[in-house]
Amino acid sequence: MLLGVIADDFTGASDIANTLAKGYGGVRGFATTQFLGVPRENARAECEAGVVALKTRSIPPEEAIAQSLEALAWLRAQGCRQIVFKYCSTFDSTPQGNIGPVGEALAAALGAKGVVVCPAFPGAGRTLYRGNLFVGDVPLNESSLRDHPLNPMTDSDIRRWLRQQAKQKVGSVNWDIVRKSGEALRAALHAAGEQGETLVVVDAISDEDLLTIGAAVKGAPLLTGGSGIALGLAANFASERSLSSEDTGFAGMTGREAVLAGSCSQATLSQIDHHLKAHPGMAIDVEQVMDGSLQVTTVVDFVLAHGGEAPLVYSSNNPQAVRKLQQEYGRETIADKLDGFFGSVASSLVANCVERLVVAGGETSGAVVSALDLDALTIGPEIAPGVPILTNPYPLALALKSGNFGQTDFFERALGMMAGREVGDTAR
Ligand SMILES: Nc1ncnc2c1ncn2[C@@H]1O[C@H](COP(=O)(O)OP(=O)(O)O)[C@@H](O)[C@H]1O
Ligand SMILES: O=C(O)[C@@H](O)C(=O)COP(=O)(O)O
Repeated sequence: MLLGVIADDFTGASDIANTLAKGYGGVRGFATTQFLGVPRENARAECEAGVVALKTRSIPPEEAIAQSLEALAWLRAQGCRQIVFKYCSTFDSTPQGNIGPVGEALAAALGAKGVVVCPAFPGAGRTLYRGNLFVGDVPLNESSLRDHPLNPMTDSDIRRWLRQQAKQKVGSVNWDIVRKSGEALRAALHAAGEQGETLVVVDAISDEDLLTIGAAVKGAPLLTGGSGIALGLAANFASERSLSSEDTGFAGMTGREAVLAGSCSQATLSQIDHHLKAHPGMAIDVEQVMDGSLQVTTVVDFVLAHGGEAPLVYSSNNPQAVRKLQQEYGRETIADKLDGFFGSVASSLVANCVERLVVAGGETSGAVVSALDLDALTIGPEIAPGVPILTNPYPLALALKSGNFGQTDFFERALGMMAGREVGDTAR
């Protein structure tokens, strides 16, 4: 293994695994495997890039650090020479963490300084200019992320947000330098490190900028960012790679299907509205999950009764409804309970021969995949930017959709592609 990635959630892990496997601009992608949690010590997979998916985005910083260091130790033991810490392209975190604390802990373990921090993913509309993160045409704090159920993003200035989380000095490199060259950026990162800046926010507004960052970090022990940060890395290892990433041999699975959505993000809400126009759906009554009156079997029976019709089960709701429930029960209590519920539903569905499972939401996906107790996933065809088909020899095909990713018809499209059907262009 040449490159190791530590991802702070499961959808984010499949997002960067997709970028690594895909390659860019004629450069062949890495043979990539996504591991679910830190693999057992003796586990080995033949791959060039290994992505360890953790569920550390919304847990206490000390726990996130401990798990990330464990992943780091495993990846280094596999021979990885460069480590990427992957977090959300919308920098999902709170003033306490976990991007700063984990980034600094990894940097300390690797003796790294002047480490790139760049959530930009221009292909999905996330750009970073003068330290400010934009989502499409608006600053982060004016986007729907300001209402995120777990980590409302109320400041678009990533430097300021990260300084609240970090113990050491946070630097920044503006686009004026990035646009010059990889050499100029490399020198700026070196200078930042010399000044005692561990984490350095680097602007990027286009894929070209991400390639420049890729060139600048050649040989660096650590970099951090969204999946865009991986765009320029394949070229750095080109001469050392011999495995093929191209043909994953995915032929499609035609067994039972289901869609589970716990994401309350704007894109997911539109996808749900769209899907319900032509497919059966069951809205989860959160109050009933909280008081234990909704049984997992009720949900499973609903899905099985609608086999072949792309049934959707969702707890997703608008920000006002979510706020009201959170005030009543507490943000974490409700998330834990719902995530656990979705996990149990997923286990039971797979036990009942569901072979194609689409999950919307990072935390929700983490809960589902953990409940399924899988070790590793192979990266298959891309359904939408940042969302590949993932397969496991169960047989099981999964699509773990980040809350804000995917076309309006994503659920139907994903199930179709997972069945091996052609569904046309995968652009957003
Ligand atoms: N109706 C609801 N009320 C409150 N919280 C909810 C509701 N539905 C889902 N949640 C919780 O909101 C969180 C959504 O996060 P996540 O699954 O990561 O989605 P996203 O990818 O959109 O961020 C989860 O922890 C989920 O359990
Ligand atoms: O970088 C991204 O935007 C995604 O890969 C991601 O991490 C999204 O997280 P969720 O919206 O919580 O799924």
